[in-house]
Amino acid sequence: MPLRSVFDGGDIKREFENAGLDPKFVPIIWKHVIQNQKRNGECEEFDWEKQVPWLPSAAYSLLRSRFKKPLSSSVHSVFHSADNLTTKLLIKLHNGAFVETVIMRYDTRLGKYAGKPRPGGLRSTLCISSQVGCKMGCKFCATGSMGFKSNLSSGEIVEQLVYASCLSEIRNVVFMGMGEPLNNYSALVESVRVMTGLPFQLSPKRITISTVGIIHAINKLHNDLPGLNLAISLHAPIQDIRCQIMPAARAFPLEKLMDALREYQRNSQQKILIEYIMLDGVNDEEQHAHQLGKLVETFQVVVNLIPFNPIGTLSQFRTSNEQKVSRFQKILRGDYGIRTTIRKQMGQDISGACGQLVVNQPDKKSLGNAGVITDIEDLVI
Ligand SMILES: C[S@@+](CC[C@H](N)C(=O)[O-])C[C@H]1O[C@@H](n2cnc3c(N)ncnc32)[C@H](O)[C@@H]1O
Ligand code: SF4
Repeated sequence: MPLRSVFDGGDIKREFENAGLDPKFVPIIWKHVIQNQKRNGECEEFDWEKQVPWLPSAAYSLLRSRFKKPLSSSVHSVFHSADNLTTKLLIKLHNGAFVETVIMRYDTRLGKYAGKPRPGGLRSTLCISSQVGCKMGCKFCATGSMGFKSNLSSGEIVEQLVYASCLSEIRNVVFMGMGEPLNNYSALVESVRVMTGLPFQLSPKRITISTVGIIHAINKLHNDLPGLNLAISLHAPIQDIRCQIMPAARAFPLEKLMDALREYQRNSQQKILIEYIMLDGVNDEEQHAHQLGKLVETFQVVVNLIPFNPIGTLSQFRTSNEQKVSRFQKILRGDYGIRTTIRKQMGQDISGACGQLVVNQPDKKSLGNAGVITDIEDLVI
């Protein structure tokens, strides 16, 4: 059977080994494919001999027989925000489904997000999708309302980085786009291994996996992918509220989740990012801040308070007002000494947000009007 993406790292390396070829050729192939993508963009037919020189002839026969072209997905459309700090790519997968990936640029020269000017210019974070739709059904999330459609292959996950790298130098990757990455575990692991190896060489410290809290996967994550950042979509300090807004909390109870996080932290010795959407009248009262403070005060965490992004008629929630958010932050900081940040909004004018889209058709109407909300300073912990 023909392989779909040259970036399905495990598959192509296995093929090379089976053919008696050194798998060390594979990263060289990736480097040339990326260079070609940057220079020429999409291609109908790929001339392996021309585009990837100096391989043994057996490698060319293998590549020709397995791949008509190296990438399995394609970029359908690109949207830039007016300030040019956010770019959204709508990507068509081999099965005809669409996902999106969002580039967020932070101008460190302006010191806009860093507080003070630093050399280096633009740094970019890429928000990546791991699934089409999601079965976890969180009540505040547009992707959840789609239900689960399909998993991305590891190659399709990496291809988002390939396309984004053609537009910006990507320094950080966050799995905060469509889908629950830990529900597509083997593709996640494989894709991160490719991203951290040659030629991408992203530091694991610059990759963040955001999860609703799939306990059995968290238990093996540190072994499979040491050194990554883990972000937990907690969103409520007690099991009752969590179940109301996140049905998955019934299968992964808060108490057991906290036990798993404690174990994760003991093994990894790393800070955990706690994501907390501020929902008016649901989880944003002072008592909730105290409950959250008590729940996480013995952990090494950074709490990131997230303004709820409206998702049209799909949800009954409203975001908390600024006073409530800053009161919440004050309690966590002042009473519990917990580093607590508030996520900033970016790119609202291009109708894109990490994981908040229901992508049915690639027309502008279907893209909703949610804004990208994320803040690199909060994500790199
Ligand atoms: C879409 S999820 C994808 C990763 C993973 N499934 C998770 O839930 O952590 C990324 C982040 O976006 C948040 N999110 C989802 N819908 C949102 C909304 N309407 N407003 C703000 N944040 C939202 C999630 O809670 C999560 O923290
Ligand atoms: S917030 Fe994450 S886990 Fe929940 S439905 Fe959306 S993508 Fe799935």
